[in-house]
Amino acid sequence: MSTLRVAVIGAKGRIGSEAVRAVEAADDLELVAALDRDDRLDALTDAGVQVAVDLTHPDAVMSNLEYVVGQGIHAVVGTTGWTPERLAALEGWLAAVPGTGALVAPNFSIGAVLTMRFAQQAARWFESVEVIELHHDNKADAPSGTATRTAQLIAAARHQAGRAPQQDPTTHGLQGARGADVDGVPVHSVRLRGLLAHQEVLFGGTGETLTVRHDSLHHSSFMPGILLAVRTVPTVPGLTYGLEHYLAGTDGTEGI
Ligand SMILES: NC(=O)C1=CN([C@@H]2O[C@H](COP(=O)(O)OP(=O)(O)OC[C@H]3O[C@@H](n4cnc5c(N)ncnc54)[C@H](O)[C@@H]3O)[C@@H](O)[C@H]2O)C=CC1
Ligand SMILES: O=C(O)C1=N[C@H](C(=O)O)C[C@H](O)C1
Repeated sequence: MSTLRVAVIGAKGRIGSEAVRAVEAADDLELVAALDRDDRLDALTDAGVQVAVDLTHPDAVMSNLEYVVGQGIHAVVGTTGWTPERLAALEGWLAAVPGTGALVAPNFSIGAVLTMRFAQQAARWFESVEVIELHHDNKADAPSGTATRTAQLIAAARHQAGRAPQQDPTTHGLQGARGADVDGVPVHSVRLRGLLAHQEVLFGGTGETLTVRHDSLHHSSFMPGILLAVRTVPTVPGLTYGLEHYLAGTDGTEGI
């Protein structure tokens, strides 16, 4: 059986070190490069890498991907900090090297992907919605990539259903008390030692509320999604945004 030659960039980090172990443990994958800060990206081409997994930092990911994609190496990206402009830049790099694929996944855990889907489904039925994301105390970015994507999906579903934008009733208060505004959805970020990655989506209607909650309790929660992505990305040229697009049909069903 031929193995897929894989690199992890950000290999010494919290999720990167877990990804190194997961790739090493997979019979059909071979970890041929494990890079961290100050390592030369040339090591990827020297090692004949076919798929590179980026788990670094929003400040580092774009230059890493420009190199990776430019070399025709497929990319699996968990690093956060994505904006429409960044996605467009990545699409441009991919277009210049036809046949190369990249998956950008705000979250690799199946429960988080389902949370986003459930939130999207519920969005049109409720007047009010707020997102609370809770993470460990070393997280560089806020709101989280998952919360940002969740809010964007909710906002799009509300818009599609013809729902008016939410009105904020606050007339008195402290700056920031109502969270960040992501496409009209308030997103609140908690940073707390002891936590890993958690999210609640709170919906409110007349006389009722609905809460969709997900908890990642260990970095192992992201590994099945990362391994699936590594195996799939060589077969899907161009940019894919969201692991849900790779989940469709993997178990013989229509997917998420
Ligand atoms: N999509 C998902 O499911 C998940 C995404 N993440 C994201 O992954 C990223 C990393 O998270 P953590 O592991 O918690 O951070 P971390 O700070 O523990 O690890 C990041 C690693 O990247 C390294 N690094 C920084 N710049 C680099 C560069 N230019 N080249 C190579 N390595 C570089 C650092 O030295 C560090 O070892 C964050 O953006 C986080 O939000 C984290 C967990 C799940
Ligand atoms: O930094 C983290 O830990 C995580 N980052 C991703 C995000 O910002 O959504 C995914 C998950 O929440 C863990």
